[in-house]
Amino acid sequence: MHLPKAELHLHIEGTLEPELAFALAERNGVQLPYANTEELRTAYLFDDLQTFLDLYYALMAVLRTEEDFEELADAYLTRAAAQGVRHAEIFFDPQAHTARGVPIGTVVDGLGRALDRSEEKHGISTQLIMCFLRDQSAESALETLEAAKPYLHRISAVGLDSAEVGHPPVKFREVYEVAGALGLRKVAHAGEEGPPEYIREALDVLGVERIDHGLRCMEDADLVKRLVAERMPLTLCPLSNVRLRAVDTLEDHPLRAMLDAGLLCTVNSDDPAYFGGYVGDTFHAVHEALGLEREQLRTLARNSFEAAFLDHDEERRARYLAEVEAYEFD
Ligand SMILES: Nc1ncnc2[nH]cnc12
Ligand SMILES: [Zn+2]
Repeated sequence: MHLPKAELHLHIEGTLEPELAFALAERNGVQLPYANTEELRTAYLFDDLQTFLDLYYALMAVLRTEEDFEELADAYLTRAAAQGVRHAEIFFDPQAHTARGVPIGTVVDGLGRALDRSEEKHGISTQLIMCFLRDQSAESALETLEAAKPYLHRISAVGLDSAEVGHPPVKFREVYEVAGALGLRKVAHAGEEGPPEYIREALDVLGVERIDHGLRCMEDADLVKRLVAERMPLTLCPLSNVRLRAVDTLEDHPLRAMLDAGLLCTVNSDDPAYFGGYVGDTFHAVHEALGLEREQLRTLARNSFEAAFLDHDEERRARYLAEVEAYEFD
């Protein structure tokens, strides 16, 4: 669906399509434990977040050079442009690469090469969000932030991802304080598999400005009231929620109820190479499965630009919002 939109919840490593994974494996002399792309695709049946993460981290072995990261990001931007994305705030997981001996500079400079050309080549403005892996220690997150200091001109925000349950936001209080003092904005995954309490903690302890997922807020009426009152954006990922079994089917997804409750919902793709669709496909899927009206889709698109970190460029935000209003559904 070509409705103009911002994508605010997208892990660049989760855009690694099987074809590119095999091409990079060959180029870098990395042996993958699958015979071909079809065999790899059969592994894309997940029981939960952890079974997905195991494959997601394993496949990253093929990403080694700046060129690899550049190609990965350029392939995503090409697909995103074809689906109406006008602005993308892109997550990356530095610790998943430094742990394999790939320096953070290789990752950021490689992604940066594609991002620098994005506006001209794809018509998409971009930002980078550096995520800490919450199943690693707080010390490791602090070391990562320290290692990122030479690259902060390319990074707008910090995020928190990976295995959620058992790793509450409070574990990262200090690193978020330091990140804030460095002028970085703050988001965190919360309430994907973890309880509503993690959403409160992300707000109250980490001081985040958006909640990534936030799905489980619906179990806590007081929390919903607060999120509505604060106009706190939620970056929902409905196809991801189905594939990782947070909901049984897309028809069961609470997106419609969340919109009806007045929550500032956005719709995003999370890890599109693994979950069956990019963000335009996701808009189309929720339209079909939940019967969302066109005006509700327009609200989702409007919300995405409202929730984007475009405060330094309100003129651009206004331009994108005007494109949303002018869009004619076919
Ligand atoms: N959906 C997700 N939740 C947590 N961490 C992730 N890393 C990549 N995708 C993720
Ligand atoms: Zn995510």
